[in-house]
Amino acid sequence: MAATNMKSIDEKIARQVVRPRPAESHKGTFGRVLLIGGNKQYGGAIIMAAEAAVSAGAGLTTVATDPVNFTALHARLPEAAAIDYSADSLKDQLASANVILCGPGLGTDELAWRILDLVCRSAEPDQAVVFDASALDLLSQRPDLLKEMRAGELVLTPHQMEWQRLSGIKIADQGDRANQEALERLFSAGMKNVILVLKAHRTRVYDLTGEIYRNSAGNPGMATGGMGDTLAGITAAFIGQFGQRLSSVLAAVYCHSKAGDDLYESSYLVRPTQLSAYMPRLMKRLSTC
Ligand SMILES: NC(=O)C1=CN([C@@H]2O[C@H](COP(=O)(O)OP(=O)(O)OC[C@H]3O[C@@H](n4cnc5c(N)ncnc54)[C@H](OP(=O)(O)O)[C@@H]3O)[C@@H](O)[C@H]2O)[C@@H](O)CC1
Ligand SMILES: Nc1ncnc2c1ncn2[C@@H]1O[C@H](COP(=O)(O)OP(=O)(O)O)[C@@H](O)[C@H]1O
Repeated sequence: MAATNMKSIDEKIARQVVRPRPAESHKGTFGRVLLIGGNKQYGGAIIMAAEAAVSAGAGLTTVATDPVNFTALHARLPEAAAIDYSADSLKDQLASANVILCGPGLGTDELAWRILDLVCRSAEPDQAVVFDASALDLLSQRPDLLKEMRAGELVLTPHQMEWQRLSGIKIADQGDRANQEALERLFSAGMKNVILVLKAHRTRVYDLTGEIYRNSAGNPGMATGGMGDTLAGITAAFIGQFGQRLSSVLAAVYCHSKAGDDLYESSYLVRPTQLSAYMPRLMKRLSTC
């Protein structure tokens, strides 16, 4: 195993990543993000992820979901386009996206398996893929799918139970050495652009170089269903506009928690949708001073 070195995920990293927008730009400059998920039961998960992606600056956002969610999505988020995730057109959308987020509210039925398989097989080296929630639960039954992927960057964002399912490490035993060894087992030696975001009170980020990063922000007001879907959307948006780089993921982790901390100062709890609505102001502040 590579040597480990703990670094803090803090405002300095976020400021380096969240820079003022270039004047000569257009929506295509800031990433084409495709979000896949939201079955009949969990439409809210993919809508929250999409709202976070739009609010965190994604240039173009498309949601592939169960058609039962279209009306709610359009009413809540007119900035996003919608397609049926069971339709053939998903292939075209997968081909044209820069960043693909797969999993929030996807479920684990036969259709979810088909979609996951398509995402794993079609991702290209110029694309980043973020796997969250249900996608991680499916991958815990077929981890071999990860080893075959050609995506330029792969980001996994499990909470501790999802990581237990994927890695086999019980929550109580999820120490840094065990986590890193599991990450190395899950991926081929040549796959360098793999990032594990292990969500918790103090989220930790691992990669295959052996570096470990610990978040310095976050609070219990954020312990609300949908908060992870929101982080996944912010992460996809940051990769889309700031590039396939570890620093984009670290900045997303920090900004998500920092937004939560700012809101928690005057509120007993933080709703994911409020956090998303606050993101543009936080990003403006980080980019200008
Ligand atoms: N509004 C919507 O549509 C929403 C839809 N959602 C969608 O639901 C789907 C299922 O996802 P899921 O996360 O709810 O279920 P699952 O993976 O079984 O995990 C829960 C289990 O893990 C345990 N646990 C232990 N440690 C933990 C930790 N640190 N963080 C979190 N959990 C921890 C926890 O333990 P316990 O509560 O018993 O302490 C419990 O046993 C998925 O597609 C998702 O996107 C959600 O996004 C919410 C909003
Ligand atoms: N007590 C806490 N302190 C700091 N951050 C928290 C706390 N509880 C939850 N969070 C953050 O909220 C998010 C929850 O993610 P997750 O459990 O996947 O939510 P969901 O599946 O409901 O979307 C993570 O980013 C986690 O770090």
